[in-house]
Amino acid sequence: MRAAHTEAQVRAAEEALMAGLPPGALMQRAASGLAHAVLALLDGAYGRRVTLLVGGGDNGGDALFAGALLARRGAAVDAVLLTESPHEAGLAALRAAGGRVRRGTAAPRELPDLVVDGIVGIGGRPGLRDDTVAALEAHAPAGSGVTVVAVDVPSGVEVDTGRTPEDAHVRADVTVTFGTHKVAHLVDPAARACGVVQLVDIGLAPHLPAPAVEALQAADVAALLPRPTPASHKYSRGVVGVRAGSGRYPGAGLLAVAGAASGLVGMVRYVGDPTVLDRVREAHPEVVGVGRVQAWTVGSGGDNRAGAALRAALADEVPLVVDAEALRHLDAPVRREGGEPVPAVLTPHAGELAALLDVERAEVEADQLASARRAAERYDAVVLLKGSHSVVAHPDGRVRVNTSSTPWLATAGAGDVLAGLIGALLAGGLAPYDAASVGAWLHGAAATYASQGGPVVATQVAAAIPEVVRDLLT
Ligand SMILES: NC(=O)C1=CN([C@@H]2O[C@H](COP(=O)(O)OP(=O)(O)OC[C@H]3O[C@@H](n4cnc5c(N)ncnc54)[C@H](O)[C@@H]3O)[C@@H](O)[C@H]2O)[C@@H](O)CC1
Ligand SMILES: [K+]
Repeated sequence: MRAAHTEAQVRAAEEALMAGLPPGALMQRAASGLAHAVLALLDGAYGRRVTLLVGGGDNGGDALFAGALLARRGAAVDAVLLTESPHEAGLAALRAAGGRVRRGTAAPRELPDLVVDGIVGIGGRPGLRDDTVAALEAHAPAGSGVTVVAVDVPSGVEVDTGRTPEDAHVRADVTVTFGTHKVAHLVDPAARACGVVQLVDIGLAPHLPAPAVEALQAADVAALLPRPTPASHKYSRGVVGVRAGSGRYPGAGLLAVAGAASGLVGMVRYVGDPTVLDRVREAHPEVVGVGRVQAWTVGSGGDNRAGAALRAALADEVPLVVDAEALRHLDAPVRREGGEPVPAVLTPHAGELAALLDVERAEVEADQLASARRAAERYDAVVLLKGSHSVVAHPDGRVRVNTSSTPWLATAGAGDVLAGLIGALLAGGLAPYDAASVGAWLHGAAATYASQGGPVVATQVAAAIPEVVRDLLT
């Protein structure tokens, strides 16, 4: 499991760890990890040019000590001070190692190979001062190819929320973080500013509490997957029902069925538009009609009958996935007619979540973590906000973020496949929170697998799910 913690959690853990260590030991661990990451990126030190952008806190201290190490290895290291009070010991170390120090935002005669963003870390407020933006543009102009390495977090993003309320923030190629991931490394839009995140172990783990946000890794997904035993039969493995597609969007019905029929449960039923049913039977001869199910997927590609489909599914009192058109007919909290709660996974994109919360879409996109949490609480359901890093929020406040995907997955019909897949995982016995996060992981991994770095369509994503599951289990 990849764990991400808040600033306060990190500071408390750091305090507990530091109590048993000599002063400055943690910063040395951080700086050494940072310097080694930079050496790997530069494939050596000798003759390489590195510029440090240095703010006034310990983040700048990390950069200065790492710069000293790089200078001792033979790199030409320049520190640009963006503060009146840089970390004193770090500055002395850099000077002693032969590093140069300057102030101001003047462009260098020659661009460096790599810029280290030691402007602010977890103590930073969102946004960057104008002089800082100017220094950044002078040393790593957009499109210049200068590698930008953020220390701990890209300066200017909001660490605990993943928001980037000010447009001014660092856009890193690599972020080297310490002790644990921070929320901003997982949650968009800040996560997009991090580039590749590398974690340096500084011994913090024993002191960390339960994470604020986590991200499933392959081994976690493998451990959660429902799988058959020699005693299994098609009914005991779970039966998932799909009420999706319409005369207007028949393809969505087919794709939701394709996601559900990826072999993770014993049987798939399709209930819905007769013209869609004929096409489902042709494409998936193993799919059957009306009968008992252990979970429903409702709404993908639905029309004005989605409300009736949702009520029918809720009446069965089995867990369900509420997608697309059916989201428009939800009451908060999710209940069957007559009042009993039904375990549910809602799978909105940002626009649909905005409608669920009566806010603007832009607000959801800017504050994905809080929006998903708010909807989960309001609807008393697991909410999966779809995006490049989908957010899965539990009504009790827990959050998982999915990082297995590829931008190529932003394609028509992908959401229908996901809804069907999560329905199957619910029918296979997973709790809604696990079904949603495992489904998001498999879906993203299937897209990555099918894409191989190139274009992909929803049908291929569904077809790749069994391959991904096989890889996980063998
Ligand atoms: N907490 C930990 O466990 C560890 C922390 N370390 C480093 O220490 C960092 C935290 O250091 P600090 O608490 O000193 O805080 P930071 O270095 O993150 O920033 C605080 C300083 O920046 C100023 N500042 C805040 N927002 C700003 C903005 N938008 N523009 C310009 N200046 C701004 C503040 O006035 C303050 O002087 C971590 O991110 C990490 O890099 C590491 O050395 C080792 C372990
Ligand atoms: K930084």
